[in-house]
Amino acid sequence: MPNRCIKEGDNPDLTKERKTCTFDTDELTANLYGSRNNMERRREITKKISADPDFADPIPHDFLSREKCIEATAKKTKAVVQRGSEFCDVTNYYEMLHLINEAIGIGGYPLALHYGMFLPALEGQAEKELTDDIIPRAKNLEVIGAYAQTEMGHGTNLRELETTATYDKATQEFIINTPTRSAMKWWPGNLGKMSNYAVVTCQLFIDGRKIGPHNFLVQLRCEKTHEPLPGIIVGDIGPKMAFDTNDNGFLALDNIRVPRKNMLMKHAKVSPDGVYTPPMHAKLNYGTMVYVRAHMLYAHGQFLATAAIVATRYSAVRRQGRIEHGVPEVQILDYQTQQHRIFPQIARAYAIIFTYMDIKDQYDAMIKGIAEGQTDLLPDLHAITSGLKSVVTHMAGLGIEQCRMACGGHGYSDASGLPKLYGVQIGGCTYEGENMVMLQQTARYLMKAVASALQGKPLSHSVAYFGKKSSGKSRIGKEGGDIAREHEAMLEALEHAACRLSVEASQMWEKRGRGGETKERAWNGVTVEMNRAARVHTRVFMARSFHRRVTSSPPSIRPVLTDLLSLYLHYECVDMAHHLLEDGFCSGEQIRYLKSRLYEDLTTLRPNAVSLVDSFDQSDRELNSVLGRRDGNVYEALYQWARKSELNYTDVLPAVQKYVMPMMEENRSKL
Ligand SMILES: CCCCCCCC/C=C\CCC/C=C/C(=O)SCCNC(=O)CCNC(=O)[C@H](O)C(C)(C)COP(=O)(O)OP(=O)(O)OC[C@H]1O[C@@H](n2cnc3c(N)ncnc32)[C@H](O)[C@@H]1OP(=O)(O)O
Ligand SMILES: Cc1cc2nc3c(=O)[nH]c(=O)nc-3n(C[C@H](O)[C@H](O)[C@H](O)COP(=O)(O)OP(=O)(O)OC[C@H]3O[C@@H](n4cnc5c(N)ncnc54)[C@H](O)[C@@H]3O)c2cc1C
Repeated sequence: MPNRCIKEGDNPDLTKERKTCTFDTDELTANLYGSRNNMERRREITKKISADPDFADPIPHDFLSREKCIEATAKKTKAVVQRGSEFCDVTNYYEMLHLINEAIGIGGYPLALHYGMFLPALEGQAEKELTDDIIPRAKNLEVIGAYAQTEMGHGTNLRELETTATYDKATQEFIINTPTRSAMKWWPGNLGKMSNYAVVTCQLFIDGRKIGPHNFLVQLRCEKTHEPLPGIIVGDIGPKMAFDTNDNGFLALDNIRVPRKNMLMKHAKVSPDGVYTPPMHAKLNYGTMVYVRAHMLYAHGQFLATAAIVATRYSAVRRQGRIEHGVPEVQILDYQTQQHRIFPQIARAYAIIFTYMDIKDQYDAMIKGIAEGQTDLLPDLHAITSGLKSVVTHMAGLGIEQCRMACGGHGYSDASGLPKLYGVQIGGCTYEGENMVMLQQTARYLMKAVASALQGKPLSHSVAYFGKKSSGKSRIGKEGGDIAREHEAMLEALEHAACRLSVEASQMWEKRGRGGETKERAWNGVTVEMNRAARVHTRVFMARSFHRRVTSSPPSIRPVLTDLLSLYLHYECVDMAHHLLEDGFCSGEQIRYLKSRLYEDLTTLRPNAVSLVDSFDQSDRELNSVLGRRDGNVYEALYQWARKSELNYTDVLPAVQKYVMPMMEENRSKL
């Protein structure tokens, strides 16, 4: 079967792997990106960008200072903006995303938050009077914006943000102010140096009454000189774990006046005479966060895919040690531990991307509903995107780190691309709502679902399975080798565990309440259990999404996807075995059965491993990894990469000349 990656001159071990492929890699790629046309369009973009001198990096960013990296990124950003339509349909979200990944990379760029949050916030939350003015200019990139919500003292607990917006009826303006040091906006991407506007989240005050957090458009810098406007202090927060090319910023506002229309008033409103009208749903103002959390799934699925590609290809190329005496050294991909480390990451990357597709459909349906005045889909989507954002970012982070370690010493080098990838990706556990906190949002929803299920009330989409009657004992290992029924038995077992954990957490919560604790204090006493239930529920949702996509996939790729799904489900069940065992739903024997099936899956997938990662269709530019390159010619490339280190510009470094040589000389003369 064809793997389209085979080319002359490639590493022979990689070619050998590609020849054992049992499916058409292009079919799988097309399925992953929605259609053959989408796949071809991605490849055209890659080809054009790779050949374009505006996007060439004579010196890899690994060897540049942060300032130089930002300069190089800004230059490429300008080229993307001015010449974007030469490469793709600039109105197509996925084509633009791919263009940016190819042309600029993942470490941040001057317009990341402009497109990622500033524009979505204005489009989703601002009223026509404001959007008519600012959106055309923002889309035309006459202005650049950031989303400034988090403060030095508060990020999670939005209710206690300190920045104030006080309505002045006399002038029909809001006065925006940073009252304390901890009220400074701190962290917002692109706020420090690039943006001249921001959507700023402030506590709204009318007639001395605190109404709560609302968003306001504020101009930060002069449109001509880009200097901060009077009363505005703005800058970069300094180096951080990754996102080197993003100017995450700080901001202090000294009683800045903005017109009334600058409040984002699509949902909540303040009339000219200062009358406040709340939104039709209390949390519609938080809509931008739901949007980003939903879309983060795609980015994080792709991040994990990158790591899986690097680790799998490198493990096919790397030979080290022997499994049996008297035979040549083996490809490290033949070690069972290596497969057990890497293959679940491949499966999880597919599962995350497929889950994203489901969520995207639900998000679009919700937006359509809101436009027609219905908010009934919001609570379910908020609850499941909160859980998914937490589970996926954590899962991807652990997976990337596994892949990095699976590459041995070279995985620790920036040449592998994996340390930087991890740095960028792991930020997702924190931004857009810290994971422990977001899981609690899911858990709150589960508690309501438990109550509804007990009362026989209708259950919404993500928790519908709470209404199923459990069979009491798992069918795992008792389906006579019927794969479809085995998959269903595993899904049923996971659903049983999620439901049980939710019910038990609810009982623990209630018990503490009966013991005299307030609801809130009692909640804090059971949050570990609450978050556990939320995690398992979310993993059930992912498993169901993956299962749905696989069972409805074209017949040509269904067998390999079914193998991958088997691995995914076996791995998930073994990983969560304690939950399945705890109430006796599964027996120890059933868990042993799951483990043995998992080891069989590793062997089954082995011949298709390289082809499965090839099907993610990430180019060498996107991978940005010497170890993961498509042609597998790793060792020569590793040497050429190291030669570019600035430490190698001279044979004797000034630091050596100045300190180390005299020290050695002194020591010698002491003898
Ligand atoms: C375009 C795609 C981009 C892809 C990205 C890829 C990579 C890009 C790289 C980098 C970009 C980084 C960008 C980062 C940006 C940011 O980080 S912006 C700042 C984000 N900040 C947060 O997320 C803050 C987290 N805090 C909160 O969300 C809230 O404070 C809270 C924790 C939810 C608590 O809020 P609150 O106290 O007000 O509410 P509760 O009492 O807990 O709940 C009341 C009810 O409201 C419901 N609720 C809460 N939030 C929402 C929501 N967003 N939507 C709908 N409903 C919501 C909650 O469930 C309660 O419901 P109930 O009363 O029925 O139980
Ligand atoms: C790379 C990056 C980019 C960012 N970009 C932006 C941006 O563009 N715009 C923006 O406005 N912000 C941005 N942020 C900020 C980000 O949204 C916040 O850092 C995040 O929401 C977490 O809030 P915090 O920092 O206040 O953490 P804290 O809430 O202080 O969390 C610290 C610890 O306390 C725990 N904790 C807090 N509350 C609870 C609770 N209720 N229950 C249990 N545990 C709790 C947390 O779980 C965590 O372990 C960015 C952050 C990063 C890292």
